[in-house]
Amino acid sequence: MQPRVGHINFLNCQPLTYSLLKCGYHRGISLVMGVPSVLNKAMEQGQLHVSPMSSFAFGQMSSSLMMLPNLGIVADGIVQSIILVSKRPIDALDGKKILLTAQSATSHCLLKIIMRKAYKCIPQYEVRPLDPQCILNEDETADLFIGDDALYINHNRQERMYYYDLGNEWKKMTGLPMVYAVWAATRAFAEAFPEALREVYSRLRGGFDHGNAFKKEAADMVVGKKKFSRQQLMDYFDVIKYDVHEKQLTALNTFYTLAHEYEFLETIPAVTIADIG
Ligand SMILES: C=C(O[C@@H]1C=C(C(=O)O)C=C[C@H]1O)C(=O)O
Repeated sequence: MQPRVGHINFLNCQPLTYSLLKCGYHRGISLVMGVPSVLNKAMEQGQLHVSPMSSFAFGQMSSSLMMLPNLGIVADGIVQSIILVSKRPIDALDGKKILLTAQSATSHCLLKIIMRKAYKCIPQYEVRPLDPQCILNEDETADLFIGDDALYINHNRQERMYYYDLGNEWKKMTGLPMVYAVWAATRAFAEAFPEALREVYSRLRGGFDHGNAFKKEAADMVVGKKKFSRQQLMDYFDVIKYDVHEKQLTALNTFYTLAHEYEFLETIPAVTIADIG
């Protein structure tokens, strides 16, 4: 049985992409590439056994999932790739329309929490596929992007627009890092195939460790193919972390607690971490 394993095809996972596609870490697993919202849905529908998931989506479905230990997409402050671009200052967005990228789940909830708690604003939100080449082109006041699109927008700022990095906003508000995504296995898979889960985990954790040790090579794989310089990629690879220890779990719990307080989550999710042995 080849486990079906999701993979986020954003630069935030490039060290793992490098290990999977160039160094043999994919052997024995069937990789399914996608943006976070698509992988979240595939996990919900049982089409994948293991996948990175938006932290928010994991929280919504936690009863049927197990979190893999010490694996997440994390930044302590500025993240560069969760960006709100706005025609007005962030504290002047009450009642205004904000378009949210359809690729995400965590950033939607994160923005709503920040608007409520830090800026006392309740904008109107609409989820849409967004094009980073034509920002703010309808009647909306602000757009929220994630991933490579957000990284592009962050490096190609236009005059007379306001830019907000939500990792920075979260850090100012809570003093904590932000856990954007975690890796999860379906409970059914974890219980029925513990050996296979162990093998997949060692590919993922080992793949990140290997990719982090070869960041230059991981960057070389995409230089010239994406609209970022080598230096921009190397800087970004230093910002994104993949370790989830006590501090990151506390930060995740703070995110879930606030999401529950503002009624974006029905309960504060109970997190079960898979025993990898
Ligand atoms: C830092 C990022 O983390 C991500 C944001 C996610 C979300 O908002 O749901 C999900 C997975 C990650 O790709 C990013 O995409 O820029």
